[in-house]
Amino acid sequence: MTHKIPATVITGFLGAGKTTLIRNLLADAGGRRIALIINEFGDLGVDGDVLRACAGTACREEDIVELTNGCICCTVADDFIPTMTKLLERDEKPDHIVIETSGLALPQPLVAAFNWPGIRERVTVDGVVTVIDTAAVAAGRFADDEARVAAQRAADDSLDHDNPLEELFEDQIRAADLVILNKADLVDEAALDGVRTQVEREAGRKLPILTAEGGKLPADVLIGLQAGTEQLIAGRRSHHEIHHADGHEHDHEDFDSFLVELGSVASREALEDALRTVIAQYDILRLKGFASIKGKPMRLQVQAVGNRIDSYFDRPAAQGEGTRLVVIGLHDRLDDAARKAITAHLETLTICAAA
Ligand SMILES: Nc1nc2c(ncn2[C@@H]2O[C@H](COP(=O)(O)OP(=O)(O)OP(=O)(O)O)[C@@H](O)[C@H]2O)c(=O)[nH]1
Repeated sequence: MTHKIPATVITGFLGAGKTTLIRNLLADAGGRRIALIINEFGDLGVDGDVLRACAGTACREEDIVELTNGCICCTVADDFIPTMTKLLERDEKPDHIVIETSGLALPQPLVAAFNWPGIRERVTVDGVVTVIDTAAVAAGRFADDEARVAAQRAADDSLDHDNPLEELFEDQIRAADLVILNKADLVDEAALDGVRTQVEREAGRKLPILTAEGGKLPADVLIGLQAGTEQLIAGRRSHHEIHHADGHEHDHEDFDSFLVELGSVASREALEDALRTVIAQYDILRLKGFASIKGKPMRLQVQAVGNRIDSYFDRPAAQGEGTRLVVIGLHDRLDDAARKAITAHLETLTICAAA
């Protein structure tokens, strides 16, 4: 039998810590040559930028492929399969493939694609690793508001699920071979135990659940699971598969993203304050990108998950580089008026246009 290249699928909601976990994995690859396939929601390619910056012997720049034509679960045939085929046709094959799905992706269609002829003979899914933002789950961000659900069901009893965040949370856990309760530094023991119990309940089967801070786990824990998940995935169906057995296309209509482009902004503090305001006002789920700050020779990387904002200067700013931020939220909360208002609010910070 020919050797199959193992592939690890890293999934988890927006901002759970997938890219951070992969950075650590690359730093601890133990001589393996890893190819990375990255898919993200929004047009900016922040994850690719972050991961390319730490490319080294484990993963060279040419081993990082970004899939930018939408969520990987919806572009399996057009994007993922051709990318994978090209990767497998290279003379120098990787020892391991790591796939970071977008935070909004259902892992099931992606994993099922490993059964396609031409793929199944050459690659196997070593494991699906689901990264959880423990603090967000503990804060109830993925829980249905029971009163609202009851009201919606009373109005339409054919409704399957009401909260798209909760549905994705459950689907990503159902697909898992290993769950990582990340951001353990932000919660106490009791909250951690509560989230563990919630995950066990959603999984409905025994599976390993580990805790992590900053996505730090030994590479040997994350890879080498040898799960062969492509053969198991039919038994781990998503809400969508259960409720649309007719082949109805899954889409991401509950979520939206748009790009804000500005020149240099007055200060880091002013930017963070303004972001805090718009995030709260429009329930923004995720905001990330790069900012040019007046008088600073370095580029500021900005990462917001809900109302939690991290920022750090990551590399020298290039000539004329402005500020570019991708904003991701619920479709209902990001209509045209909201987009204009968010952009206008952030534009008040701009002190000079990008060259
Ligand atoms: N406090 C804390 N922050 C973390 C941890 N892991 C990641 N973060 C931060 O959370 C933010 C999002 O992390 P990412 O690794 O980009 O998350 P992601 O899942 O790749 O995000 P998307 O690709 O947008 O879905 C960044 O600011 C990270 O520094 C952790 O364990 N604790």
